[in-house]
Amino acid sequence: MTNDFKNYRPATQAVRVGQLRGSEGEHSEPIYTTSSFVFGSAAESAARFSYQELGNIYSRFTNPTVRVFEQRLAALEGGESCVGTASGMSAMLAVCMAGLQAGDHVVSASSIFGASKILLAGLLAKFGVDTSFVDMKNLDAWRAALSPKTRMVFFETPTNPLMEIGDIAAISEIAHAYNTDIKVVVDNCFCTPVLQQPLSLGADVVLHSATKFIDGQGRCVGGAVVGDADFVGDKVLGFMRTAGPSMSPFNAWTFAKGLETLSLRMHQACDNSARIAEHLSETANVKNVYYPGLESHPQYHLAKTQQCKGGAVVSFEVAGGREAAWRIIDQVKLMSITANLGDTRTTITHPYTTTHARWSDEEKAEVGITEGLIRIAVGLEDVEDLIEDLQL
Ligand SMILES: N[C@@H](CCOC(=O)CCC(=O)O)C(=O)O
Repeated sequence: MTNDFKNYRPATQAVRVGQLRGSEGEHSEPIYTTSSFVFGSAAESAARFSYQELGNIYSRFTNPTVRVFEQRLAALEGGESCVGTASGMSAMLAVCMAGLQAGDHVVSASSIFGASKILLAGLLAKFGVDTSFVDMKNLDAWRAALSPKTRMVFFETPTNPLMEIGDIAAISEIAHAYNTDIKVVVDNCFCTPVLQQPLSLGADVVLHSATKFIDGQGRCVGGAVVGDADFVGDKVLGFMRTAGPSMSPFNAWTFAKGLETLSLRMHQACDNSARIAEHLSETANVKNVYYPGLESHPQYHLAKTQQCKGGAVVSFEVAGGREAAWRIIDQVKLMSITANLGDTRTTITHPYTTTHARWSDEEKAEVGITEGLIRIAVGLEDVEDLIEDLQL
């Protein structure tokens, strides 16, 4: 059976690309839990290790089950190559280690996920990579921050948790007009390829935390990098071969199966989210609702041009600060109080003291992460039950 599903539509690719069939004729993909692979001779072994002959070598960087997931996600994102990683943060680390060296400069957005900002401003800074953080909505700020040393532009859209939108086409054009060597890297975790495909809008590299919507049931931690064969298939894979923050075959199998139902789950979770966002925007003591599918979102029209629905995360700010926010969180009976998203089960969290706890008060104030902010990552329960669960 052919393994090339290039000419099929996304729904078909999601369930078919990369499918493996072993000697037992199994219908579901097998899980290859093996550390290494056996060669027929020393010469064959040498040819594999030097890449003169393609094939499995060692599961730190070549594993058939991981490859199923990588090929399937690459097809959905429209990329040539994909590399699976141990977590979303290690996907970001792999891209930075593959694409940057001491003396290089990165431009990013001040409103990105807490750990992503710490990776750039803390970890990479220790190794001589400098990052400028700009207001993601301000295209002139992106333009002004670029320098001859800039080698990477990094952002997520929508942002976690304030749902700001980065204009993927415009930011990519600004970066590439300045210097075609700059890699534009977009974290597509919140939208997934079902809602948005950054590579088709001009980005060079897409990142994922597969832990989120791709798994879809909160079981495994993993990540992925998608892009071209030269950067992702060679440089990022080269980093994985050496340093090895690798995806396990079991997790890869879970994510590959998750991709099969991703579209159905995303659409339902987006519809539930839109209903919850509308409800929140009609509630008296809710000060702000952050959801790009609402017409009141300041970037509603931009969001509509690059993502096909509003997404499955809704954040809102209540009057009364931390005390009021914690009261609402502590009263839920159905939602799970946990800092994860993209699960079939709706989760609720207080970003100020969880996902962004490691930021200073000033950093949080700069982007608008207040003590009254609550984030809901909407799942697949009946949306009326979810609305009743919120004692506002
Ligand atoms: N991206 C996820 C993961 C939550 O993980 C954390 O909150 C870790 C916080 C840290 O790095 O200190 C989410 O936003 O829920």
